[in-house]
Amino acid sequence: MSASLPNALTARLEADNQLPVTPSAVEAEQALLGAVLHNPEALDRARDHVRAEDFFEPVHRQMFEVMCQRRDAGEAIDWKLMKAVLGNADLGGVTTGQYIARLASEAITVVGAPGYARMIAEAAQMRTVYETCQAGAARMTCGAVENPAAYATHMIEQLDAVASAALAEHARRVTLGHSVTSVLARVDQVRQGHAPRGVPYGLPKLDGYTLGMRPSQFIVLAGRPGMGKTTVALHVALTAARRSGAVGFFSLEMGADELSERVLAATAYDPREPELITYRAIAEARGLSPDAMGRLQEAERACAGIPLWIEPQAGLTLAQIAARARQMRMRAERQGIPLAAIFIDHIGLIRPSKRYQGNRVQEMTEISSGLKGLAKELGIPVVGLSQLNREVEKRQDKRPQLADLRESGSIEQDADVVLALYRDAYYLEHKADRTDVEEDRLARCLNELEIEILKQRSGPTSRITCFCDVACNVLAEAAR
Ligand SMILES: Nc1ncnc2c1ncn2[C@@H]1O[C@H](COP(=O)(O)OP(=O)(O)OP(=O)(O)O)[C@@H](O)[C@H]1O
Repeated sequence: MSASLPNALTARLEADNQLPVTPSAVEAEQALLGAVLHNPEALDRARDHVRAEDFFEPVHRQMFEVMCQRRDAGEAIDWKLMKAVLGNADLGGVTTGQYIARLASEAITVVGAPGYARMIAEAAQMRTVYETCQAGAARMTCGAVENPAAYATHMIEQLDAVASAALAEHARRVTLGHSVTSVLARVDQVRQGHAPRGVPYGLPKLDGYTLGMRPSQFIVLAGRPGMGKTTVALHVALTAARRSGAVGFFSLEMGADELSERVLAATAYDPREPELITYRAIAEARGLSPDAMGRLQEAERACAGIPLWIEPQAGLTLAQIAARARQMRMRAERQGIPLAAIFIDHIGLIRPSKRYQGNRVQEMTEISSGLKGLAKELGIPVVGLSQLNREVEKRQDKRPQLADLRESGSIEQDADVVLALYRDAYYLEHKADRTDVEEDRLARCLNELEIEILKQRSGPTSRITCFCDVACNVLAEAAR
């Protein structure tokens, strides 16, 4: 096929044989375009694998764009029409019209189209890696980089686009036949009693209502400050890391030490022991008896192998979270375990892009739809904590409602599951001059936390009451 190249392209290919080459797949580009001119069905087979911007040659890119437009409009694609649309410029010894005619005459069959498309896309990815590294090396050697960490982050984001393209393979289109077969295979496994349903929350009733946290779900844990969002999230994250695989916990508010104090307190918790070990006591490192220290050391050993990976960094953008989640997935795969879920505490602290600067609702919409996209891309549940605003406090009944999320962009629409947290004790504790009746109520509900399923795309809404010791970060399903 290279014999039919216009002079300019041939010259470059020849030169490329001697010089360091910018990665490209020019011959695959020609072969694919020729195949489409021969039979437009080749385009349908190729489009899952390649985009116009992946083409190296500008004229090829332009041809592919025009072909896609014509196909989408239900119009014919043949070399005469293409020539009419693209004009008849001189490409260096050959006109566009002549070039298109040659491509058409040397066409491959449609069967080879996906293979050529993949070669073109792969070459484009190679170029991204090559150009990113080249630009990085150039900027480093001329001293144009002031902040190496910020520049490294920028490079990671660019390279991540390549990594994520490979990861997103599984998110491609599937046939209905394939999909229903895999659903039934899963049903069969469940019936035989050894099926992993979703990733468990570690609360049997909630797991029953929801079937656990299912792949590709965007799950929102919503509540007012102090209601127990972090407590619940850590309980669920720990359960998932113990039973289902690696878990990424993006803590945009608390440091790793603070989270670890909570995990230690929860792991060392034993209701039979007279001494409660609160995470506050661990933080203060005072008043811990030798026995408590022994329990904490035991908890340390129990935590040692749990793949709960904490990212304690404030001000992360959605792109950074996505890039790190993809890295976590690769790291997990290298260790032979799946990435079971990621958690973000909390989504209101994700640094928005500049696109909707100042428009909070639009910013939050971009973030929530991005999180849903990430869940789908990685094929895992993504759990986002959401802090509800003060409107809740104005009501007599302060239990959150779905409408409380409406201020926050499209979280309500994007979420597959919304779990709202409520502790009556929180409000009673903060009430001055409690009546005797209220004192009684407080004593009864001191360790109660309600989790209400406000939304579930494929299941019922419901409310469960849990046992919760917020001071020890402990959560369990209530006996009754
Ligand atoms: N030692 C303690 N004694 C009593 N209450 C405690 C103790 N330590 C923490 N708490 C309470 O536990 C709650 C903290 O729970 P958690 O951090 O899980 O809530 P949250 O919803 O994530 O809060 P925020 O949104 O403010 O981060 C707060 O109400 C806090 O007052």
